[in-house]
Amino acid sequence: MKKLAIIGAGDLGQQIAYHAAQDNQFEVVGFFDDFATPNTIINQIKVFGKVEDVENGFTNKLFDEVIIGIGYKHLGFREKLYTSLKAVVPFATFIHSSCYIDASCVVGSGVCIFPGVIIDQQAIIKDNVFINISCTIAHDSIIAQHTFLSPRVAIAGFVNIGKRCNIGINSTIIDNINVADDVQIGAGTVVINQIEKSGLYVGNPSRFIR
Ligand SMILES: CC(=O)SCCNC(=O)CCNC(=O)[C@H](O)C(C)(C)COP(=O)(O)OP(=O)(O)OC[C@H]1O[C@@H](n2cnc3c(N)ncnc32)[C@H](O)[C@@H]1OP(=O)(O)O
Repeated sequence: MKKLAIIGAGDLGQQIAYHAAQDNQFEVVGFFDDFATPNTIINQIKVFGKVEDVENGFTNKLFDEVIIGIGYKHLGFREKLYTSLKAVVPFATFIHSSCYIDASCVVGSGVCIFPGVIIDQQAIIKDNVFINISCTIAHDSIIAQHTFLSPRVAIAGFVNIGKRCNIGINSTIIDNINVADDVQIGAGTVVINQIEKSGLYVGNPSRFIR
């Protein structure tokens, strides 16, 4: 079994650790976190060090693959970590065994897909995307790099979601919609029109608020 290290020892990192181990896909061996004290133990998992220690940790064979547990509040940092580390450490792809991902889908590296997600034919999930529990992504849709989907997001067919988007819980995006980069969508929002500029959108139908 591969040894997994997680960058970020907060709530999201701990959830990833739980699911990756409980699903018997990885031995979760350690966290890297700038705000945790090195060598302390969090939920029985050691804090190996800070983000700057990831490359040395790999060289010293502390882990086989890494994944990022930095969530929707810091998507720019999530991107920065991924782009700076991808050439020097191998990234894991974690898809919980309860998911249905059609065999025709393409799922990138560093992607984390939590329990109960359904992704239909020809969908593309690009690198470093995080997909929370119970999301549904219909056929031919594309989720671009570093984007975060909250629980139970429903995405119809032929949808393109941009980079570093934060899609709120239980939101719905109808078919043939393009969502720009750096868009935040509030909980329960219903997107029925193209979203061409970055910013925060809420409501049914969705409206730009800032
Ligand atoms: C596992 C996990 O937990 S993952 C995380 C899941 N969490 C989420 O998905 C949370 C999503 N967050 C939201 O929906 C938040 O309400 C946000 C981010 C959209 C807005 O939060 P804030 O920046 O605090 O905005 P604020 O509360 O001041 O609202 C601004 C306006 O938008 C409205 N608004 C805010 N959220 C929503 C919403 N989801 N739907 C409709 N209207 C909304 C407010 O009523 C307010 O309207 P007004 O100006 O007419 O009074």
